[in-house]
Amino acid sequence: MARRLDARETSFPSTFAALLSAKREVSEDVDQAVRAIIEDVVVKGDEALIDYTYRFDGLALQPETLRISNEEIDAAEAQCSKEALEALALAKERIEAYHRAQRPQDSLTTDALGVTLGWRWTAIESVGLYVPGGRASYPSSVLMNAVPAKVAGVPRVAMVVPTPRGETNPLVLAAARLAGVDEVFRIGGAQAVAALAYGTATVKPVAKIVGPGNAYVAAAKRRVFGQVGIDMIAGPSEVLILADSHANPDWIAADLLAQAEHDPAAQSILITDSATLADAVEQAVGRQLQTLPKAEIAGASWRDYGAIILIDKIGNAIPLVDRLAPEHLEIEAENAEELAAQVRNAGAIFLGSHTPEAIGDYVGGPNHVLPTARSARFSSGLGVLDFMKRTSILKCDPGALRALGPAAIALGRSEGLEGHARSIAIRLNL
Ligand SMILES: NC(=O)c1ccc[n+]([C@@H]2O[C@H](COP(=O)([O-])OP(=O)(O)OC[C@H]3O[C@@H](n4cnc5c(N)ncnc54)[C@H](O)[C@@H]3O)[C@@H](O)[C@H]2O)c1
Ligand SMILES: N[C@H](CO)Cc1c[nH]c[nH+]1
Ligand SMILES: [Zn+2]
Repeated sequence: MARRLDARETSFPSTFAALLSAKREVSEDVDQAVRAIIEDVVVKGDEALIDYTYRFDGLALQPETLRISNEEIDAAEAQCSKEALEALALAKERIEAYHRAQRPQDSLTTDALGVTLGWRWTAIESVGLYVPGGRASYPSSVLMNAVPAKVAGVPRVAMVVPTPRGETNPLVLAAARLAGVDEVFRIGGAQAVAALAYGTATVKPVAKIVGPGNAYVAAAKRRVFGQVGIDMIAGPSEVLILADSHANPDWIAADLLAQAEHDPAAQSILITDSATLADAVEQAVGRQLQTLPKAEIAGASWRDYGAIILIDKIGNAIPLVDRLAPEHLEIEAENAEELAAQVRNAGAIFLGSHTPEAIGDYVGGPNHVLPTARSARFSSGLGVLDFMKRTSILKCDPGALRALGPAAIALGRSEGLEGHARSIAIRLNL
């Protein structure tokens, strides 16, 4: 059973603080293990990839079989049902349309002094996509990572996906093909992240690594940052549902469990001003768990990290939402839009009772790779800009240099950088 909190009780600040700091990602041990794995991949290359893939995924590989061949992808596609391929195509079309609208504009203008200035966007030259494959396989995450990369114009997209005991969901490979992924490798965990960052004989290094994964993947991404860029540390999934007495408790329970089934460390929270709804949701979760195939995972997540918070007025929930900064925020209340407009911190917002978060996971259009663990306070979900970089442009005509030079010379000298000052002064005969 999830914990119950009541915002009207005097103990609430401390129980809420405990909820905020609930430790869902581990740990020193994981970080130490990851450090050793990365070092091994740097030193031994493909040999380390083969060893770790055998140890963690139970799969014996050779250097030639690290990469999944085009023929294997053809065969995988042929195994997929027509219905699944059509659903994938619909998802791709909608994700692509949404992300196309995010493409940024270049800018170049000349100001009154004669300074031409602006910026230019270019795609990153090569990107590695981490697609999780341990507990579940995620064809949808292939699209969510690869489509914005291709919309941005990334020329080389390499994907890694662990294939426990050699089993790959054929739809993962079909999604890679549909989204235009250029290379696919059957490796996962920290070893795959290390290979993408440092390169091996078979896996050429990339400039940036994106995509969600478990604690090993997250720790590896933290460690290789600097050698390569990373998008974010997307950890175990989260949902926060804000609901008033009009909400349907069975639907709310289903949405809480939809996130809980991702991971025992996922977090599902309901905030409501209705004690009746709170009780009904709690009972509905219990009932639905009895028939959910992933009840073991979802039940552990709900028990250890789930919560129902009772407040006096739905409008008073906003400061709590902002402090929790959830990955997903569902608002199922009469004035959903009004409440949403007041929220500062959330990775994605789902409005109204007919927008279950799972629609956004698959076919809505927005990206489902979103900031977790309260990082929505300072970051956003994956998008086209994550696959691009901005270069600034500046050009002074002689008059502009005459107008701006003396101030720059003064600032250079005030910083003790005479060389800077002279590089300007020499052009102005000063
Ligand atoms: N935020 C998002 O958008 C999003 C999307 C999909 C999935 N997810 C999250 O991604 C995570 C996926 O995790 P997963 O485990 O299913 O798949 P994964 O691919 O992230 O991890 C599997 C790999 O972990 C490594 N590993 C496992 N045990 C290890 C050990 N003891 N030592 C060293 N390495 C070890 C292995 O290399 C294995 O291949 C879940 O937490 C899920 O919630 C998030
Ligand atoms: N809800 C996950 C992000 O937290 C994404 C996902 C993929 N497949 C199903 N769900
Ligand atoms: Zn999901």
